[in-house]
Amino acid sequence: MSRHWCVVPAAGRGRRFGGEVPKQYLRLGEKPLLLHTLERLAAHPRIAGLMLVVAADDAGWAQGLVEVLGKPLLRTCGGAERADSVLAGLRALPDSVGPVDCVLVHDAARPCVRPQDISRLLDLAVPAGGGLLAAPLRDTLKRADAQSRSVATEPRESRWRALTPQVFPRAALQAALADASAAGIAITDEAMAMERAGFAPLLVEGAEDNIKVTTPADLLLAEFLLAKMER
Ligand SMILES: Nc1ccn([C@@H]2O[C@H](COP(=O)(O)OP(=O)(O)OP(=O)(O)O)[C@@H](O)[C@H]2O)c(=O)n1
Ligand SMILES: C[C@](O)(CO)[C@H](O)COP(=O)(O)O
Repeated sequence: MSRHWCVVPAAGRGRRFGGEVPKQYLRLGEKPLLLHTLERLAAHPRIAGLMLVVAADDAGWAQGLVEVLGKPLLRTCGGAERADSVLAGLRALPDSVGPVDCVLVHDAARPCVRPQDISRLLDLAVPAGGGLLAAPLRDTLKRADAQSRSVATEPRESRWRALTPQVFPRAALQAALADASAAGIAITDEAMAMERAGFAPLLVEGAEDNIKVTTPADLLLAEFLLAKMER
């Protein structure tokens, strides 16, 4: 049963959330959102270690977490965009993580990820050369003009919402992200970089409650979902 390191991008500023404190440090119940995410990842038997990527000016966050998590926890500094932070995390992984070893990447802002989804992703995507958790689009999709008037309805068949974790071989993902960065391409998830590099990531359906906390409403929903899960 293969075990994998997980890069956790947590260097964002939470601009869409608003407020002074980056959302990953806001309390969700009795502990910070980020700690919920780290604990869920660390509890998974197939996660070997965590590479936490934080903003350069984070005041020593994550101190004292190692004993709490019971798994190796390394920390490095992120960059201006999420893709920069993921690339920094990949580069900072231990040398024991070889070039063809698959590495997970999971948003710190997704505290509700289900262990069974992580297991399914690893079981299905690692043998397939990499992939991602995703959820089929359930709503009608509109394309709007500059005046926010609907000009077309996009087909929703074969349209998915990308989630995380996403999992890819370390060297291939590092190269794909570095190439995209050098070309000035804005990369929003690891699969996009891999598609650009000619790969076809496997979509593995995941739970729709694996939400990304982006706005205050998401934080309330995440608190409700975690309370239900942790009962
Ligand atoms: N330069 C960045 C930007 C984002 N992230 C992380 O990537 C995840 C998903 O990003 P997002 O939800 O967009 O977080 P923010 O960038 O903080 O949000 P916003 O775009 O509203 O500022 C989060 O865990 C965030 O901390 C990161 O590590 N480095
Ligand atoms: C990686 C991701 O969570 C997949 O949906 C998403 O692309 C992150 O986007 P964000 O704007 O950085 O939150």
